[in-house]
Amino acid sequence: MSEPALYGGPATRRVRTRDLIAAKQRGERWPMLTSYDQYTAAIFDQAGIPVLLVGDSAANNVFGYETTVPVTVDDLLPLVRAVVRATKRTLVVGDMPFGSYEEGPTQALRTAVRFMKEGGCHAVKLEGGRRVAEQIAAITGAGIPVMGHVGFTPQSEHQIGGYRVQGRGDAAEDVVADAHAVTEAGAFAVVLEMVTSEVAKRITHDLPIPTVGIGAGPDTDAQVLVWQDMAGLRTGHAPRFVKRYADMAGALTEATQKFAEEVRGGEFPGPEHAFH
Ligand SMILES: Nc1nc(=O)c2c([nH]1)NC[C@@H]1CN(c3ccc(C(=O)N[C@@H](CCC(=O)O)C(=O)O)cc3)CN21
Ligand SMILES: CC(C)C(=O)C(=O)O
Ligand SMILES: [Mg+2]
Repeated sequence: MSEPALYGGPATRRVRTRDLIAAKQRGERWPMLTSYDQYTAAIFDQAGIPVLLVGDSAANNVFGYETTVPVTVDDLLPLVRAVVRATKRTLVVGDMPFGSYEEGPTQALRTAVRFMKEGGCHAVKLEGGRRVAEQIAAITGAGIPVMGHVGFTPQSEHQIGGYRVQGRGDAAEDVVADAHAVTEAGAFAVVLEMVTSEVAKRITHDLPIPTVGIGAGPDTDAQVLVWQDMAGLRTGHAPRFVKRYADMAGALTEATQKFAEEVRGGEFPGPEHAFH
């Protein structure tokens, strides 16, 4: 039997990590989005998004923090559970937050086990390359799939000194070494965030596992965006790598103003919305 297409086909079963590796071998690209709640998760699942990430970017996009640094495992686990419950075929990745794996392999494995047991997700993600290779090896060694994340790693933005493209000039070799390190440690895929298109293309060609780009150009195996960026729910200055596919902020503002107007004018509720 041939491998089922990742999307575009009937929803038969949940996507597994081996399906993503097989997709790379076929040259099939795939989309990934973040999700933090049941309604968006169900919509993305039914729209054929094969992988959803419950990102630590919930810090910014759910909880209203400036950075991803403050968000905790206890903050994220209820969101992970909601996304898992709402989906039938999407592979759900839980994003391990800052402070939950840096101490070493023991802490990293303990956190990953919580994501699997309490969150019910199907894989975890953590940031870093060579510096977290031992953590990735410990987690994958326990039977838990890991997605790596190299290039710009938002949890270290204070050390990096802002939102900066990684891998320019001599720094290319650092990003390449990090991508190889997470692969050798057993990761099933790797996010490449804000690296030059040239470096992302080279890594994608060299690695046997899928690369998931965000601000990494057109040549990665997959692309990920934060859903509120993709759908235009977040307004204001967006990173260069964002494309807005809808104006949800505009649509919601219009609906809200109409509701408020109808309440003020006594038009809502009408007789059909009342009980007698
Ligand atoms: N809504 C949202 N979207 C994201 O992509 C995202 C989050 N939140 N939270 C966690 C991290 C933070 N990320 C970010 C945030 C901002 C830029 C940004 O402003 N980039 C500028 C570059 C500015 C510069 O060069 O100094 C850009 O224009 O791309 C990039 C990545 C990516 N992640
Ligand atoms: C943007 C993706 C890769 C992420 O890590 C997040 O949303 O937390
Ligand atoms: Mg993240």
